[in-house]
Amino acid sequence: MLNGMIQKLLSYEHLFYSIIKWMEQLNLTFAMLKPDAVEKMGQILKLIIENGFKVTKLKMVQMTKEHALEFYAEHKGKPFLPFLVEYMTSGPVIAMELLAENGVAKWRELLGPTDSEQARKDAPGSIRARFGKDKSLNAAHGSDSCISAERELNIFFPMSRIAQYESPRSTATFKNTTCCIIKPHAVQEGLLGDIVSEIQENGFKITAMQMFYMEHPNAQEFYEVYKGVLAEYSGMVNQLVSGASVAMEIAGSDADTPSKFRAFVGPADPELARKLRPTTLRAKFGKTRVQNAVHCTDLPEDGLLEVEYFFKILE
Ligand SMILES: Nc1ncnc2c1ncn2[C@@H]1O[C@H](COP(=O)(O)OP(=O)(O)OP(=O)(O)O)[C@@H](O)[C@H]1O
Repeated sequence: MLNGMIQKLLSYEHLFYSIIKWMEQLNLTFAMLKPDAVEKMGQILKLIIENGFKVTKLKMVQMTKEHALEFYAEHKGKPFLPFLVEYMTSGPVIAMELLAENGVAKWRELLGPTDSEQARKDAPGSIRARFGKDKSLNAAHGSDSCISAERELNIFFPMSRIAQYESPRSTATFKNTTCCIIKPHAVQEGLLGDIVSEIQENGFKITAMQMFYMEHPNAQEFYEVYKGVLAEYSGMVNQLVSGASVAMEIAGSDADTPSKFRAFVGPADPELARKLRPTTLRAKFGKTRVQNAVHCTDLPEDGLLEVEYFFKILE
C-alpha cells in the first residue's frame, strides 16, 4: 500500500514538473500586421489560430512618425529607414500579443524570411511568402527575442495611463459606421479569423478593431436597452463577460452600410438564420440565441453610440 502511495505521489510530482516546464516554455510575443496586410487580416488571423497561437491582445492603430522611429530605433542610420517609416505610417496596422509554446521563435518561423520573394522560395507556406510583396513590404512583423517582445508590447499595450496616452491611437472614424462584436464564445472557438475574413470578403471595411475583456457593469450598461425586453438579457451579459471579445467599427461605401451589415449578420436565432438566411454570419458561426457569434447594432441611429462606447469610453 505504501508502495502504491509513493508511486502515486511520484506520478503527481512528474505531472507537476511537466506543467512547470510547459509554462516556462510558454511565451508572449509581439506581432504586427503591416499596412499592406490589413485588408487580408482575416486570412492571416486564421493562419495564426490554426498554428496554435492564442491572441491575447489586439488593436488596430495608426502609428505616427515618432512611433515608427521609436519602434525601429535599432535601424537608425540605415538607408531603408526613411522608406520603412513612411510605409509603417501609411495606414493602420494590427498590433497583437500572441501566446504560444516558444511563441517568439514560433511566430518568426510562421512569418518566414524578411524578404517575401526569398520567403516564396524557402518557406512557401509562410505569412511573408503568401501575403508580402518584397523585402520592405513584407506583410508582418515579429519580435526577435523575449526582451524585444517586452519592449515592443510596451509601446503598443503599455500598462501606465500616461504611456497609454502616448501609445499609437485607435483608428475609429466615428463616421457613418456601425458596431460589430465578435462574442467571447466565438473567440474561444477559434473563429476570429473566419469571421473577420467573411466580413472583409463581403465588401465591408473594418475601420477600427480592438480586443476587450469586459466587466459586468459595462456589459450590463451596453445591453441596457434589451433589459426587460429580451428574455436572454442576463445570458447575453454573462456571455459578453465570459472572455475576450473583439469590437469593430464597420464602414461601407454608402449611407446604407448599417442596414446592409445588419442583414449580413442575420437573424438573432442561428437556427432560424440557417433556415432563412443560410449565408449570414450567424447561420455560419452561431449556436444559440445567446451564443450567436456576433452582436451587431440593431438600429442604424445607434451605430455611432455603440462604436463610441467601445472606442471612446472603454478604450
Ligand atoms: N534591405 C532592406 N531594404 C528595405 N527594407 C528593409 C530592408 N531590410 C529590412 N527592411 C524592412 O525593415 C524591417 C525591419 O528589418 P529587420 O532586419 O529587423 O527584419 P525582420 O526582423 O525580419 O523584420 P521585422 O523586424 O519587421 O519583423 C523589415 O521587416 C522590412 O520591412
